[in-house]
Amino acid sequence: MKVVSTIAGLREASAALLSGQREPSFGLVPTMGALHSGHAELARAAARENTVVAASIFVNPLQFGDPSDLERYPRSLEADVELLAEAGVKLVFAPEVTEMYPAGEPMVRLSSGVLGTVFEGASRPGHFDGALTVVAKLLHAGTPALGSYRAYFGQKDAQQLALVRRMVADLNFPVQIVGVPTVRAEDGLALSSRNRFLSASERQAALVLSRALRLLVGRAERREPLDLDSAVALVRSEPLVELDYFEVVNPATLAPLAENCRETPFNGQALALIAAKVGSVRLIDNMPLG
Ligand SMILES: Nc1ncnc2c1ncn2[C@@H]1O[C@H](COP(=O)(O)OP(=O)(O)OP(=O)(O)O)[C@@H](O)[C@H]1O
Ligand SMILES: CC(C)(CO)[C@@H](O)C(=O)[O-]
Ligand code: BAL
Repeated sequence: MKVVSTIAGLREASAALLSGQREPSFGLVPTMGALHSGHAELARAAARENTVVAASIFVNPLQFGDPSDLERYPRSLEADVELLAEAGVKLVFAPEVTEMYPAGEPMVRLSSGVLGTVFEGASRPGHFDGALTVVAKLLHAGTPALGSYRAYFGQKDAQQLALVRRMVADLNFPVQIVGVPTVRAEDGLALSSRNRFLSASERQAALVLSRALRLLVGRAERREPLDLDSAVALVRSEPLVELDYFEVVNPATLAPLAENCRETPFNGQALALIAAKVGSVRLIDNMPLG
């Protein structure tokens, strides 16, 4: 395992790892560190499909609106490197903020458009502009001398995944985006680095999110009306959970399904999206329907 902290080092090390391979292919796994089994799954998926896998660990200030969220974001580089090595990653890029933003905040940055203003974007204004800007920088920084390569993102961050897909399509990045299914704890809670801030009772209460999503999955499988209102009521019945949004949307555009699709028997492809605050922690989750 090689750990580098500069863009030049990343390019040099990825070129060295790829050189001499008969059929080289490259996968990049962008992360913010504090890694868990969800990240390991992204890395394993990348290792199955590419001859060389690099992961980045960078807590990107540009995507944090709330300074206290940035300040308390967990950091655990040594353990992260170990987890990535076990998952088949050969190269870790862990830059300082000054390496990524040497001139301070970038003047020119990505705009995530209307898709970046709804759901997570409504609660975290500017978040997706900042996330897309750093993803674009990472994709450029990691670009090996190959025609194209792959980058891996979790389906847990469904809006981010949809936006990254739009970015590479709209701006002709030579990168194939791979979405990896959400890894969950045995009790159903989607793994997230921020889960560690939940108290025992908050963690228990947070299970209502995946339970409510599973309710919709069951109805969709049985081709019943989704009856989103009753699923919303289930979440609202949990006093420690403050619901932000719960919607059924088109997976690519995140446009909410028309009202009548929720009341007539479900017959299609959709994504149920949920976000809530549990104690001081904002949690998101989603499940595909149909
Ligand atoms: N449970 C999970 N299953 C699959 N992929 C995940 C999971 N959690 C995060 N990822 C993916 O890992 C990548 C890095 O995410 P990130 O480092 O922000 O971790 P995180 O656990 O989502 O942290 P947080 O949500 O608390 O910021 C993203 O593409 C994200 O979608
Ligand atoms: C994609 C990403 C690494 C960009 O900072 C981040 O938003 C994340 O961890 O999901
Ligand atoms: N996992 C998405 C990154 C963030 O919450 O800022």
